[in-house]
Amino acid sequence: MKKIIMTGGGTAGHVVPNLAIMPHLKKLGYEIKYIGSQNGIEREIIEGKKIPYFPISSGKLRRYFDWKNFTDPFRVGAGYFQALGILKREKPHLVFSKGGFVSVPVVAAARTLKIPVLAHESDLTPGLANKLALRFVDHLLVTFPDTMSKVSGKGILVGSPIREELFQGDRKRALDLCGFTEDKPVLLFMGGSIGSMKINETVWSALYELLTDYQIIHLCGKNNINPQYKDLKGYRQFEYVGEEMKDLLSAADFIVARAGSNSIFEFLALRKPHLLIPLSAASSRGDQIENAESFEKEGYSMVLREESLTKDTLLMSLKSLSENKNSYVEAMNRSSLGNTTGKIMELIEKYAK
Ligand SMILES: CC(=O)N[C@H]1[C@@H](OP(=O)(O)OP(=O)(O)OC[C@H]2O[C@@H](n3ccc(=O)[nH]c3=O)[C@H](O)[C@@H]2O)O[C@H](CO)[C@@H](O)[C@@H]1O
Repeated sequence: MKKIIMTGGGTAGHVVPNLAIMPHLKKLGYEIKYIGSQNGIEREIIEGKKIPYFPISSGKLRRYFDWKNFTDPFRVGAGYFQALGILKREKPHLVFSKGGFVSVPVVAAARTLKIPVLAHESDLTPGLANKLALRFVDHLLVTFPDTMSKVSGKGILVGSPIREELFQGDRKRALDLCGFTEDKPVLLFMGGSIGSMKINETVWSALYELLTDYQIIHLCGKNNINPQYKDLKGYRQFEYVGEEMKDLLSAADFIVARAGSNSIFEFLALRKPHLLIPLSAASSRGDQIENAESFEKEGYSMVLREESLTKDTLLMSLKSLSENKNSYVEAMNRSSLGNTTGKIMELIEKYAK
């Protein structure tokens, strides 16, 4: 039996693609184990799937000043030796990394032990973790064609792995879950896997206007539920959803979201008309802006910059999205970007030795 160790974490964007690949690995009889951080979102998600999970200590790759920047190198160092111990004991045929800060010591340890490593990058410009990991990996599988020139000849273009279950969503089940009816279209707000206070606050400020036209599902992130609107008819908040995601996406007639790579490829695959509000360059490396612009250029997405986000611009953009929804759906129908788990599985089979 072949064994694979997966890693990746920090936010769900660095974990969910691994979930998309797991059923295919299981079908081929792979034994799957996971290395992640002690407290990251990956622990809850992976342990919930009953996959053996090894926590290691990890730091955070910050681009800003924080006292922890001085202690984190020691934690990353400890993480490397812990990963080395786990990999020596487990002897996997391959390590598959989805990036995020916890993955760097894992791929470095795999390289020390000469275990083949494949990593996947979701964003147009690779994240810091995958940039650091590049020297340790056999190949970096990329999502966007434009990324190929940025990864030192190690890139293989595969696209975004999407969870198969998302294509089996049930609209009716979501309407029942939310206490909604068929009377009004459903609008889904999604501030990325950790939620977005900026989007949340704009939704709350426009809530009563929005509710005249829509029923609203709001994924607001951990600890962000607004108690004031808990029992409001036609409005349903969730912190983070697991299994229910497929049904909520199926029920959504329109989506307003951050531009995390996995999310936008899911909207594309499901042909959902959407408005993207990418995380601003002031609070990130600007990866979501690039993701969003590339989708806007293809005609798949409408984009509203965070700097211009107000109650009024949100309402105006939604009006325009609704009026032009057919042209967005037509552009998405022309896309040849399909599901990519098949391509990724071929590469895993080739390198798992
Ligand atoms: C703040 C931050 O660092 N964001 C980054 C993070 O975003 P983030 O973690 O938000 O990642 P994505 O939007 O790419 O993916 C989120 C995934 O979580 C799922 N989901 C979300 C909410 C929920 O309640 N349930 C659920 O299952 C979505 O369907 C999707 O599959 O990783 C992305 C991929 O590298 C980057 O593009 C983002 O810039």
